[in-house]
Amino acid sequence: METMGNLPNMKQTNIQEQIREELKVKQQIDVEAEIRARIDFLKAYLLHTGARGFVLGLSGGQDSTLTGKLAQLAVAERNTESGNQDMLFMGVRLPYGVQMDEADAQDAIGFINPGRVIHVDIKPAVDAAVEQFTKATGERQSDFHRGNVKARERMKVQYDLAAHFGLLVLGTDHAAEALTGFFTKHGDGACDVAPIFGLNKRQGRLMLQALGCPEHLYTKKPTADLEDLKPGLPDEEALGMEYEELDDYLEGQELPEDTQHRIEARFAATAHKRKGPVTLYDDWWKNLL
Ligand SMILES: Nc1ncnc2c1ncn2[C@@H]1O[C@H](COP(=O)(O)OP(=O)(O)OC[C@H]2O[C@@H]([n+]3cccc(C(=O)O)c3)[C@H](O)[C@@H]2O)[C@@H](O)[C@H]1O
Ligand SMILES: Nc1ncnc2c1ncn2[C@@H]1O[C@H](COP(=O)(O)OP(=O)(O)OP(=O)(O)O)[C@@H](O)[C@H]1O
Ligand SMILES: [Mg+2]
Repeated sequence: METMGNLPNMKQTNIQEQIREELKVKQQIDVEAEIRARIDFLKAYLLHTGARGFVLGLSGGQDSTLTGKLAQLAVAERNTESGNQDMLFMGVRLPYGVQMDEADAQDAIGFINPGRVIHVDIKPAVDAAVEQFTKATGERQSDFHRGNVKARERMKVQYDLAAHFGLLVLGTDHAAEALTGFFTKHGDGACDVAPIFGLNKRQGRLMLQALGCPEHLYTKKPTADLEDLKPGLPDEEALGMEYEELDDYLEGQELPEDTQHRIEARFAATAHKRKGPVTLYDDWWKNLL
């Protein structure tokens, strides 16, 4: 997400409370009310814009399964209310070649039941970009950086579909990822609407459970799955942090001091990812930890 507000004078104030305020996390959620509020928001915004619906990459992971389900429910309710079928939720499969947990992605599609499913293999486009990079620079991009190429290619495909079909691009940014800046800038971080913003990981799980999602889709280990050499690398391993502790932090619980500091240092280091491009008129960067 690139639109979050500022954190002035973070050094002088309660950092955890300011972060929770910026990321809009509730200590506890009323699961049914949260589902209803987010569906209603999607319906209202759709009507406001005049767009024909939404598009989202479906990976088979927790976040896109929840976001996709909310979107499909919103669109289906709109179609029932208007009496015609002019609104669409389009789910997109975007594997890099063959995805190791393709079965989960298919289960997610079965659960969400999108109005339309498109399948685009991003491998040819990513490989072509990587090859041209080497040709131009004489250097080889790291596996880690190629991971970000994949995330940005997925963003591009979703924006192409949105433009062609008159849709809005959904994103899966939520508080636990925003807290750590654990997303690719202008990749999965780029979207038009972020329906699960403000939720932590366990709140998202509770919502999927209430929506009747197959259990294995919300109990599986979250993975960005971007690196060729480490397929399915768990986020927690890549981050060196547990979602349980990130979720606790976001709910306002006290953590061991060193954990708290590590989280806050990461939040500060990734501030640029939660904002628009820095300009002469910005000074948020001067107040960081
Ligand atoms: N201080 C600063 N002010 C303004 N801009 C700054 C900056 N520092 C770097 N930058 C810019 O930001 C770029 C680095 O950001 P970025 O390209 O995002 O790259 P980076 O943050 O290095 O990597 C993305 C991370 O997100 C993870 N990820 C990605 C996608 C999905 C998921 C998932 O959970 O599924 C996780 C991925 O595993 C990796 O750890 C730099 O190359 C530079 O252009
Ligand atoms: N293979 C893929 N196919 C389609 N979309 C993808 C794929 N990989 C990532 N995405 C998109 O990028 C987003 C970011 O990935 P991320 O891993 O954070 O979410 P997730 O896979 O839905 O859930 P989890 O964090 O639990 O793995 C996804 O929500 C999805 O929209
Ligand atoms: Mg994932």
